Amino acid sequence: MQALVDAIRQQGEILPGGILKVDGLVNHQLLPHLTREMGETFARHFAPLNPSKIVTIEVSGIAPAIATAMVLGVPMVYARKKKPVTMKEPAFTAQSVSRTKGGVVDLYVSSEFLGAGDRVVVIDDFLASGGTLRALAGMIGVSGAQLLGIGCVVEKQFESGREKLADLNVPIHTLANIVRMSEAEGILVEAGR
Ligand SMILES: O=P(O)(O)OC[C@H]1O[C@H](OP(=O)(O)OP(=O)(O)O)[C@H](O)[C@@H]1O
Ligand SMILES: O=c1[nH]c(=O)c2nc[nH]c2[nH]1
Repeated sequence: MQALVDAIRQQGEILPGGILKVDGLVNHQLLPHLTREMGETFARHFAPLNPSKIVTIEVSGIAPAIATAMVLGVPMVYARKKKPVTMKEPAFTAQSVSRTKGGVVDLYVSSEFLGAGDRVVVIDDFLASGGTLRALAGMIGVSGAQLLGIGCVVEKQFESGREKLADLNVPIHTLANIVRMSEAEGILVEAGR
């Protein structure tokens, strides 16, 4: 997605620990035209799989996920990181590591909104180590839903998440790919894959 690649080139910043800051377009401020195009692009890519539901993780996955769900006309469910009193049991749960806040986070999705018969495409903001998507894929598997594919706005190729998720045997589509980044070289970003 060329507009996203251009925006990352303009606004992306390298932070310690291999973190790419794109708060101006993905993780804090959202740009409606860019978010809409993300949704349209994911929807075009995954529509042939005929998903019945989009699943993501709060908080930064929500915007691209709802943009995709709106084009496809299907519900969007987001895993919560703290279980609210409103959540109906049983809930599926797993743990992942937050890359931007540190520490282990719990993920919860109620069986009220995910289960056998659901055909799921997962949309998230970042594919880095793949740990978070692995945790979510595990919950989807336990629920009895079928995972059809994974879409991420930004892939950090140098963290090899795509390879680590290969055993899930689902297509992974990303919109921008950070091949590598360093203070010396800057951010080498190309179209997603
Ligand atoms: O592939 P991984 O190494 O697991 O990294 C990707 C995950 O890291 C971020 O979550 P984080 O908890 O940092 O942030 P958020 O609250 O902005 O969604 C991001 O939203 C992905 O879910
Ligand atoms: O804002 C972010 N920048 C990153 O580099 C990253 N990696 C995983 N999750 C991330 N979130």
